[in-house]
Amino acid sequence: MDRNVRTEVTEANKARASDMAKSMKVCVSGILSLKRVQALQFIREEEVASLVAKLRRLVNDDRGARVNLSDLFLTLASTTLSRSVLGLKSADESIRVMGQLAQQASNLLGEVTAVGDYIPALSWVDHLRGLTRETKRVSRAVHEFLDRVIDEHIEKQNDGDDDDRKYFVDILLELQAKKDVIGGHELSRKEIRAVLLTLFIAGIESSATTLECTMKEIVKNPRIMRKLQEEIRGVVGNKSNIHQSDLNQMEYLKCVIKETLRLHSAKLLARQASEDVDVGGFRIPAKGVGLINMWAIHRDPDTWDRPLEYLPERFVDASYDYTGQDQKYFPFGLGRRICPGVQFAMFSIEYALANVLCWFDWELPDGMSARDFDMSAVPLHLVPVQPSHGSL
Ligand code: HEM
Repeated sequence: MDRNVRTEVTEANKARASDMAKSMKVCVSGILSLKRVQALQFIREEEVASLVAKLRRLVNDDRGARVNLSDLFLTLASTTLSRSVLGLKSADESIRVMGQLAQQASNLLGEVTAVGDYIPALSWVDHLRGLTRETKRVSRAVHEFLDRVIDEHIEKQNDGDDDDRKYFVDILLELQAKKDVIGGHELSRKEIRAVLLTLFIAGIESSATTLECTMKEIVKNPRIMRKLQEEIRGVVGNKSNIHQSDLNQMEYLKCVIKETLRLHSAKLLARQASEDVDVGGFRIPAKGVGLINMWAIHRDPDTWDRPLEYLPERFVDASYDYTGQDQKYFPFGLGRRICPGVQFAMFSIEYALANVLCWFDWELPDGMSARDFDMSAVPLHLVPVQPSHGSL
């Protein structure tokens, strides 16, 4: 495969290995700080409200119709992130374009069979497969798109636009304008693009998958679904909206999400040794890559009772959290490379699930029983139903 082309497209990916790893800290301390994430709650509220309104229309107009929840969750995650990161407008066609580009870039980065990456002499194989052309096309489209949005934000700032809402791109541009030194150098346009693209690639699918897997697990386990809905509806009471602060009282919801992330988070984490190291008696030479098998650790029978069963109760009164301090449970990774989007992800996921489960009951289509439901079925189709207590 043409290495120059690959470099262009995998800008975000490559950046991880160099100075960008330091620049990523910007995300942690600045862009994705608790304060910033809370300030963008209005976006999560508007997007979830629009999803709930769509489902209400469907329940009223076409009772018993099923919905493709996988699609709805992907759109929710993509729209929420596009608005938070780039300040795009809800109804804007560009949200759909950015969502698609992020998906395509993500697929290409995950393309493990790019032969030329392993055996450069065989790069022609990738050409034949059309991978190079596709990579080049997506790369150009992503760059052009992000450049256009970045330029619009610079113009807005120069015009003294009175929109005091700051999106992630504005914060990066402010850092660049202040000539703040990040990771030993000033933030370049290329790095800004890379950070923005990384947020999309890292944030959309992971959040949508967590929502989808939670719904699958609880539709398969009606006892858990009932218990969860009782908790959520008990907290919300007669109110017509769920406030973010209500989530603090939804302890079982937090356990349910933790259990989903135990069973359905990334399988492997990669780490490159900066120098020769000894790990448990194995020597890893400098630049050697070690893989942490999170999948196995999260299912280790020495740690987890009935490890293959979905049992949110195991997290009640347990001290497991998302800080990566416990080597038995770390769905957001650990150490210096830990996911900087934890708070953004948790606010979004908790808020979306609380709403979807408060305002609707959920049934399997075609009278299917929970026992017959196949967890591997994609996409996830479910039927939203007006709850018997009439919350609609
Ligand atoms: C449930 C949702 C999510 C899960 C389970 C998740 C999990 C992870 C994991 C396991 C890593 C690798 C950590 C390591 O190597 O130690 C990671 C990295 C990352 N995540 Fe998340 N994440 C989620 C949502 C998000 C969101 C919403 C954002 C952005 C708003 C985000 C941004 C990032 C970034 C920027 C990185 C670093 C990428 C890199 O350095 O290569 N994540 N995430």
